[in-house]
Amino acid sequence: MSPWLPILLSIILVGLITILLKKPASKLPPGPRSLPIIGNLHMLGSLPHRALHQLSKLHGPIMHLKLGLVPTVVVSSADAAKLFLKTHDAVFCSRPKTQTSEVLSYGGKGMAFSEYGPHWRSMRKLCTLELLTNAKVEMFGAMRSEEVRRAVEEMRGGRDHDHEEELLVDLTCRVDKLVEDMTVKMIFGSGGSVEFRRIVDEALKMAGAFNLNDFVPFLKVLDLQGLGRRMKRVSKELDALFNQIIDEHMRRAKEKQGNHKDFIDILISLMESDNTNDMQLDRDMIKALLLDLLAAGLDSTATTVIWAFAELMKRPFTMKKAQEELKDVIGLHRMVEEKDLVNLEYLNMVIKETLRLHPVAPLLVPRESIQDVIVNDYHIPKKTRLIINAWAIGRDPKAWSGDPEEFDPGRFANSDVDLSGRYFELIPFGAGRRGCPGLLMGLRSVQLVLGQLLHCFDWELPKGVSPCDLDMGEKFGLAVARAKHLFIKPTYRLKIT
Ligand code: HEM
Repeated sequence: MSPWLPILLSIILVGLITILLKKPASKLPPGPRSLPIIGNLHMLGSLPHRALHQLSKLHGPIMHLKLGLVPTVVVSSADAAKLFLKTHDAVFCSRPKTQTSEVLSYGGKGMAFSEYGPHWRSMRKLCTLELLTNAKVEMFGAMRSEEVRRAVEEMRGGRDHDHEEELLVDLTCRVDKLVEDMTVKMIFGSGGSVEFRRIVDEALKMAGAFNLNDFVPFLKVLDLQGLGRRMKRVSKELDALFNQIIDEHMRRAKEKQGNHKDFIDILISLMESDNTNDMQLDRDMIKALLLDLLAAGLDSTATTVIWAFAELMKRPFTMKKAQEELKDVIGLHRMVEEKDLVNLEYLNMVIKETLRLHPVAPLLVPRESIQDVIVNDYHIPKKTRLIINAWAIGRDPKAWSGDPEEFDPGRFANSDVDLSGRYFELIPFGAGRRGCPGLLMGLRSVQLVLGQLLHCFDWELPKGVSPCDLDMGEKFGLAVARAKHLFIKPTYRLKIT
């Protein structure tokens, strides 16, 4: 090894630490009125939505931070979110180029991580017109119901943990597995193998990790966290896996086997028919889109169900109210069917309240401005990153009456506020051009899984654990989930065998 290497590395490291810990610069960028920089990367901590919420209490709803070398605006109120996601949505509609989009997403060939432009527009159109439509949500209804029915049966029989002779289930694991089965069947037509799950899990973990290379690009060559190398390895494994699955689908289509169409069948027929709006869909685009759909659909749905359960376990009275509604609307002689879901008003309020306090993507997905713009008299240059703190907005006392920290589904009674992205005080699915195109699909799964589990079982905490002891700690990732698994005791309550 050259004797200069350690010296060179030390110089680079010292430089990096100086950049990251440097007091925020007081010099302002040019413009009519520039936003002063009030923070930098090291202020984010392990739960950035909480740290940024605290900062916004000191510095207001529109803040300017320098994250590594990236100028970033952080928005923490409903009114400010409306300015950025509605008034100036056309400017803040791109995504920053990251190592995830380059390596895992085939150089930005997918949708969720790709920059704004004709490619993203065509992919988005394809998704909303061919895959995530109302008709497709209905089409997969029977499969979803079957999967949930199977999970209920398994929970009646099996137990995951003996706690002082009580038989508890690990609800976090069970719901993760159920949602994974539902999502994977919708996209790939059949359940994934253990190997499939391992590779996809690792890819999603990396997509959700904090990656220094994205904030201090000149450090990419050193890859101090090793994420770049791991990403390249996983992307190879993922690519081989997706190729194998696509080949299998093409072979079956040629032999005209199977009449059930999953997302891959639909995408392959679009690729072969040469009839995909204004672009030619190719194999890499399909593979990148598959990863987008897995990344966006898997953890978000399961995590929302588990947060709802945890809140209900903390509030037995609210849990009872939700179960009473299920009993009144459906009765105890049958399971929940998808057609019941519109009639379950209180259940839907529980879901809104869960997503208000626990938006699974608390900072949404980062955006980037495509040109200079003036917002609220502030000059915001092109390529500024935009973070919307939906978590902070959901607990803003100016937007929510009573105690905004309190879980109270009743606050939505007689209220028009919905999850569509039109009401900026409640934006867990984002809003505007980049708002979530899977809202209907995601919401339908959350309603069905949560409704069915509440309907089929009574639930108790382990002996000796009182509702107020329940740990609500979070862990940061692609979706912000409960840090600890939820172990609870189910007792079947339906009067059918
Ligand atoms: C409870 C469930 C879900 C939640 C809370 C959720 C939330 C979100 C959020 C916050 C964004 C970013 C929005 C923005 O930048 O304004 C997003 C984007 C996206 N979501 Fe979802 N999502 C859910 C389920 C799904 C499902 C089931 C799918 C598809 C299978 C999906 C597909 C997508 C895609 C493709 C994007 C990227 C859109 C783009 O960049 O143009 N989501 N989602």
